Amino acid sequence: MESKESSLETSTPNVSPSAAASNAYALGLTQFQGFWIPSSRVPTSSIISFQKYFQALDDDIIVASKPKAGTTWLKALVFTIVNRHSYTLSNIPLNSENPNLDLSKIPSPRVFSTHLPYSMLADSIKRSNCRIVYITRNPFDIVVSLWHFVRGVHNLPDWPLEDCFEMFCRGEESYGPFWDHALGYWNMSVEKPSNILFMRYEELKEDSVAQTKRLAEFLRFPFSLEEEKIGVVNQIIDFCSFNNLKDLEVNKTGKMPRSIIPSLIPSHKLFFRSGKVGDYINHLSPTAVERLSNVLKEKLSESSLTFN
Ligand SMILES: Nc1ncnc2c1ncn2[C@@H]1O[C@H](COP(=O)(O)OS(=O)(=O)O)[C@@H](OP(=O)(O)O)[C@H]1O
Repeated sequence: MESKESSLETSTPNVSPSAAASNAYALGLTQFQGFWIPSSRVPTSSIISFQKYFQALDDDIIVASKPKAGTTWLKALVFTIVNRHSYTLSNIPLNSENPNLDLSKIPSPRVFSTHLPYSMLADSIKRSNCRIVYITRNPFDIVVSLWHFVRGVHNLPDWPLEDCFEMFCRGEESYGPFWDHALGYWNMSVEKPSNILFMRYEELKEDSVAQTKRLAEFLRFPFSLEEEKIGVVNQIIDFCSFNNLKDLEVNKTGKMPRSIIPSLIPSHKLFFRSGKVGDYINHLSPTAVERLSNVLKEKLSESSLTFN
């Protein structure tokens, strides 16, 4: 499990644009258990330890996602919904710091976040009654968001979008392939709907109220009629909105608490770019869109999961 950290850091600080362009290894990704994992951020040994030793509790909550699918947004919503009786929106820790992730100090229910695919989660999570919320997003916006992020984190202003796009289509991207990541959680959400909620960035944008209420109910923290009447749902939505989070002082000036590559400590700013649905239209050609659509059609052909 990882906290709100960059998952795209490389173990080669001076990676050149051409090297980054050529393959996933140049971006510090390692193929492990069928996925491309950022080995510098999440060494495979720590994944094995997590799989073996992590003890899930029945009331644990796990926010799961592929990078750039809406992790920051969903984490803020889940934390705020679950802790709304402990804090007010003016003193909630999200205003100033990352929540304390020391396992022994996290109050119940513990809220974790991970980019790991379902197949890599600890067995204790799969056996427990804990809740997993997965968020996904249309892959066209994900690839554009990812490209901006990698360029920012690695200081690669000239890295061509085409190279990032090609890697994405081959499945060679952080925690990719995208389709296998989404399918793992999708299939489990169909099999165990009371334990795994499958959410979409676009639906959360389109109908924030209905989706936030759905999320709160799933987490077993439903809004009371009184709360709905006095506008708590909208207050939480507004607090967690792109515009509000982006403008918090901690997100304008803050940096990740740690990085194993000191020169590449990402600032919080990088997690807030445009926050829009469909921005890919400004970056991807119709041919590229068709290409990725065809890849998805093929990879998801056996499943009921679709992306527009
Ligand atoms: N509150 C809120 N509401 C809506 N959208 C938001 C929000 N916070 C972040 N964002 C946008 O989400 C994109 C970053 O994705 P992630 O948070 O999954 O990134 S990461 O996994 O934490 O690296 C990235 O998307 P793009 O703007 O398309 O690049 C962010 O701008």
